[in-house]
Amino acid sequence: MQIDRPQAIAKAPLHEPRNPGMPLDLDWMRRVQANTSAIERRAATLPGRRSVKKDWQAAWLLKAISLIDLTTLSGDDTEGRVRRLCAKARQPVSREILDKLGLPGLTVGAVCVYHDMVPAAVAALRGTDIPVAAVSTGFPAGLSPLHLRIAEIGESVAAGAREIDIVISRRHVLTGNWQALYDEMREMRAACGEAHVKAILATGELGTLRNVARASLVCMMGGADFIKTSTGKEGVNATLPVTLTMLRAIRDYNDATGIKVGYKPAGGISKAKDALNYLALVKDELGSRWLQPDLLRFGASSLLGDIERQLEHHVTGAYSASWRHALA
Ligand SMILES: O=C[C@H](O)COP(=O)(O)O
Repeated sequence: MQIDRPQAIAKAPLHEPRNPGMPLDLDWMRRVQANTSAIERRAATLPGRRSVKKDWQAAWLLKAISLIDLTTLSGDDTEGRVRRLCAKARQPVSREILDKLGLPGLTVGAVCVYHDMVPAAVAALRGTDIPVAAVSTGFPAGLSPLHLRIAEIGESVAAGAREIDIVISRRHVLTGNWQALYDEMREMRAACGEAHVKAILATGELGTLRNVARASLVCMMGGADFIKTSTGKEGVNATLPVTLTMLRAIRDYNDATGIKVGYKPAGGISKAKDALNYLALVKDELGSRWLQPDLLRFGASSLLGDIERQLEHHVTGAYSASWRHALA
């Protein structure tokens, strides 16, 4: 699988209808299986291949930047750190590199922070169209009382978050309580109002790929605008087998309902090469339409730094030290 020239990097926002959700269809959910060995075999073939033609590599890396939810989710986050991150989000690569690559401007997909940091991020991004995404439901474990998680969503939206990354209750999946998972998803979606909701499955804690596929489907039935792999805090975060499983769930949902749900791999994606593998897989499984920021994001705190290094190498022929890109 090889992908050549990417579509335009910066495009006018696309307007797919949001996923309204649908009644919980337990028969459909129970029919969902995942052939783990076939999925793992297919995923294992990806990293060895050159997924992008060399001539187009820089263009694909710029495309990847436009899809990053530039993230800081640390206990020691400060408003100063968030302001620096937002400055990076406004100008993720140097003017010099953009000029050499002939690109007028480029921003990331969103800035993703804890609820407390939403006002600082909103203020720092004023005048841009970069949305602030908040992780708002007792992130990362999601084990605070449901009414508090719902209230947290409301407060994040009121503070200016245009996207809300919720965490699902893993125990509902592990105990097969699909109705509870669906009800929770619907309630969170309603609390988001106009803000788009990304459902974090925490796939590394769901036990099996079949659970991942079923949880993906139930969250989409519950109205998730995006399904997202991980918080970045689980022992195992985004992987290619999990990605294949979730992309196929998105495809099945689209085939059955006509609705396009977005995908966000997150956690541990820190190398440019990884991003290219994910882009190739998404294009292969879902097609080019899913390579736009309204349907694909990378949740990442350190990916941008490596992409910058690769781009610098592309235009100067030399690698800079990684500390030069420490923030991203
Ligand atoms: O949602 C985003 C993740 O928390 C980022 O994880 P990372 O720090 O491993 O890139």
